Amino acid sequence: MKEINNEVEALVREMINEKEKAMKMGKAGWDDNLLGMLLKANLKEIEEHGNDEAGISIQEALRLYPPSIMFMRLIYEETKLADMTLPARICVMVPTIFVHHDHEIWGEDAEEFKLERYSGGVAKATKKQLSFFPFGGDPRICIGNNIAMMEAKMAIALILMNFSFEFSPSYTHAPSFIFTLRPQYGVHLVLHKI
Ligand code: HEM
Repeated sequence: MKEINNEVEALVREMINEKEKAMKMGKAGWDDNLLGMLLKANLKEIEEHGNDEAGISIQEALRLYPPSIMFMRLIYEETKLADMTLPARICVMVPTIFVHHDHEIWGEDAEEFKLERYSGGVAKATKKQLSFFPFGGDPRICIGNNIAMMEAKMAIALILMNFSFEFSPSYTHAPSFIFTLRPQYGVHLVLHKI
């Protein structure tokens, strides 16, 4: 699996390098496909904000508002967990959202959207504990993990290429849980064409 991953990464890197070369040489049409558009949006973002924070921003949003607020495990046999003994045939709930908002782990500012918390790396921000798992964990970790992150980055990059945006005065912050965590009244934005 790791080998396939490395191979895919190398291929994508090669494609990006080709695109970058075409861009530097001023070749016509270098940005006329999705990869070119993403590269252009990324460069613009770096130019304006100094670095690439899209991935970290999505991560911080997933920490505060994990769409899947918890997951469950059925225990088949008596299991020792630290100083607890969990009997067989009970259901254990892992409350993702509570761990993601835990002040002992994330600090007193746990409720704030704060990218600086990752400035020393994710391990430091999470005090080296397993405290960030929007896609679950163990062998049943979400198989859509990478595609979901890529999709979000693409959507954001494509929007940022064409629009700047701000909250509409009609936006009401109301995270609500109906099977997944979602904004109860939607996310009302005002888009400005750029
Ligand atoms: C932001 C988007 C997503 C989030 C937050 C998310 C979250 C999760 C979580 C927490 C689990 C683990 C549930 C458990 O352990 O009981 C899970 C499992 C799963 N997810 Fe996602 N998911 C997302 C997107 C996707 C996408 C795009 C796909 C499909 C392309 C997908 C397919 C699956 C499948 C099939 C499982 C079950 C895996 C298994 O049980 O072996 N998810 N997801």
